[in-house]
Amino acid sequence: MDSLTPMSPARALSSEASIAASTFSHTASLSSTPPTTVADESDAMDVDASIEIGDSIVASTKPAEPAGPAEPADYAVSTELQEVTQEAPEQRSTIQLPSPAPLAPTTPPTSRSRRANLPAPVYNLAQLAGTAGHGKRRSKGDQVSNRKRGSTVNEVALVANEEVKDGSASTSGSAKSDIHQSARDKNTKFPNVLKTKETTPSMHIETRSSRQEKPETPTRKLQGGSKKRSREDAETSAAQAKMSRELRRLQDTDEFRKIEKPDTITTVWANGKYVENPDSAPSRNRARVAARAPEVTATEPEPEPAPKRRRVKTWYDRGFYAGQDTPNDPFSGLTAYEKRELAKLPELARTGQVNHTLPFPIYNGIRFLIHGRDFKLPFDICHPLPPGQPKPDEWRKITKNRFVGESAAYWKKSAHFGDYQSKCVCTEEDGCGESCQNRIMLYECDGTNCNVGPDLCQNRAFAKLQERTKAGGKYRVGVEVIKTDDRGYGIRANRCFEPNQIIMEYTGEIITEEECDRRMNEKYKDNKCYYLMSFDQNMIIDATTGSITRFVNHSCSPNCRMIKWIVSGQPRMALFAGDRPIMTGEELTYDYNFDPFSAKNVQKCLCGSPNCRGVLGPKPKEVKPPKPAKTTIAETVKKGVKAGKRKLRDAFDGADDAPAKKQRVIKAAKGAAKGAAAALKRGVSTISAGTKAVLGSKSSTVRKSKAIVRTYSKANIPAKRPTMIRTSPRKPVARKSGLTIIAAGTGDEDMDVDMDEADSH
Ligand SMILES: C[S@@+](CC[C@H](N)C(=O)[O-])C[C@H]1O[C@@H](n2cnc3c(N)ncnc32)[C@H](O)[C@@H]1O
Repeated sequence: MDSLTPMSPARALSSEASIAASTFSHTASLSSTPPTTVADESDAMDVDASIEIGDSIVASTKPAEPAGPAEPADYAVSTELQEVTQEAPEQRSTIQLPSPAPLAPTTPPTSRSRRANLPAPVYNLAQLAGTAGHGKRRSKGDQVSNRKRGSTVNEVALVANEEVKDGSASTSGSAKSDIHQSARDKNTKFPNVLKTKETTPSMHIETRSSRQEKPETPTRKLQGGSKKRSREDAETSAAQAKMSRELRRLQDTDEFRKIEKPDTITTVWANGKYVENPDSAPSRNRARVAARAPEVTATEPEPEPAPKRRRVKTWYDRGFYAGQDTPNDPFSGLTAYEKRELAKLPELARTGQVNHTLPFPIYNGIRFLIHGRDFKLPFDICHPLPPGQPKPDEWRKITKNRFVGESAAYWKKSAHFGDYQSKCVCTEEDGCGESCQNRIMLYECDGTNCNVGPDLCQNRAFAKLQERTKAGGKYRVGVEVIKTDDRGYGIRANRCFEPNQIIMEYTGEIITEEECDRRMNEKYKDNKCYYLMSFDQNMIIDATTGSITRFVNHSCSPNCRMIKWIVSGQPRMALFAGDRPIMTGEELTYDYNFDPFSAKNVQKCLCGSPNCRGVLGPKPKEVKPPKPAKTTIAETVKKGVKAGKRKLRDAFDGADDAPAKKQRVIKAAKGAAKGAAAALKRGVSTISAGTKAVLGSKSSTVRKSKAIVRTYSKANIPAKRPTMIRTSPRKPVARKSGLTIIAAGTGDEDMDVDMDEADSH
């Protein structure tokens, strides 16, 4: 209590005046919501509440307030305040009033402030609710009377409330005097009530428990005691509130209180090492351990330490599900179709052997396999681009060749129409491998021309491609369009491909040369990219409307090849991987063998390969190695011709003196022989090429069955490597040039090229 400094009533009043002002203004602003302060609180609070509110009233009716008849209560209270202040001389003695004038107005004010008109903010909710007369209820519903002290206080409060609220002119001075006497008494008893009200400008009502004197703690000490409440104190309190949690935790420590203790030296340096300081008290931990440890007498024998058991590591030598019986009925719960499919699985066949391999996880694996399920292939096997890639506009896709205009009729009329026949003579062991005649001739095996059958035949690339892509999906298709930096769109692989594996078919509209010219001059005259490729029988595939393959760019070091095959008697063009595998993400390219038609159409090649030719142009003529088979046969033929000549010479030897007519015949015969030789030579050359194509350079036997020999005819050998065509729009008169482009190259060269390709398959 000594830390509490008596407060000057004037000061208290002025403080309270501000509190009351704020209270009033608050009340005014919340006029529709009566404050639930007094009657809501416990009995113990009623006393203080009444008192405080009484004080507030006092404070709010400072001498400046008018003493008009309309508000006699206010003024009366004010008068009583003077009495109160006069009746507390002991308090006044400690007060240094700078100016007592505001407390004792000499002239009543002429006008009343608006605030003064407001009723006192005191409500007894119990009274308002009409329950003030009710006693308290026990849990079982019995009414009990209020305790005496509480009821007394309530009565006082009620009287005060009623009088203040009514503002009746008949407010008896004695009643108020009682209240304030009571308040004064209370203030004397609990001087910190006023103090609290002074420094807490809010509606907070101090409870009894909070009013009790708290013990002097370092915190309170730090706060400077609750008595010295001033502006500085308030600021200090605010600072304290902001004090970090760590500091508050430390408040009870000696260090915080600045109580110094001598340092404890627990270890000392002796005999070259730190040892325990004999003078120091045992540490708290050690003391605790020592207290817990049972006293061991010297007589007791030390118990033998239990031998350490070595943990034996258990290794799994089977799968997690090893040892579990297979379900009695693996078909239970499956549909009829699933049961049928499951029954086909060899895993379920009873073998009579114990299976030591890791079993499927709880047999559901089989079901998953039957049903099929989504799964993600590893990054390097399948890696499609994320959605949202730029896509080419104006691309109409077709996946099968379509004859347009007269091309179909032209195709049927073609002399070679019935010539696409072949028959392989492979055995099951061969499986239509490298030596398959169909393969060498670039004919795909099918039910009509294969000697092996679909299960063992390996020469069915187009059929496999169709099977692969039929169900769709990014892995099966395996390619996607990309936007390159400098060459427009391109194609990349989003999976791996094996060497020589078929990747995709080049399809489009099959048009005649005339139609090609027309399109070039009219439809595509402003185009920069052309999708025209020489096809077959002087016809052209226009993939402007075509398959995705049309986006494959050119490279001078390509990783793919475009090859024409005969499939079921029809030529078809497809992109195949080159001699090395293609990895996921690689851009697919092939050598266009591009014919720009005129110098002004030459395009710069941007393939970036080290051996780039610099322009999109035709392949440079390859230096052909000598052809041993051809030479040998030619020599044979030459020998034959020489022998023929010799025979002729022999025949004519005896006729040196023959007439000139005969000599002319001989000369003619010589010329005929030469022509025949040339014809034979050509024939041999063709045969040799055909032979090589069919049997390869290793083979020396030529089967001369009728069908095969027919196949060997020049017409049946795939004529040319496909060539990308780029022609500038030109007048129809120049149409023949187009033909030149498509038919460019000699037959020999073409055959060599095809044979190269045949070698790679
Ligand atoms: C059949 S298209 C290929 C797809 C084309 N990039 C597109 O965006 O539609 C052929 C055209 O592609 C371009 N092109 C292809 N390969 C190229 C290369 N290596 N360098 C420059 N341009 C190339 C040329 O403009 C050529 O006329």
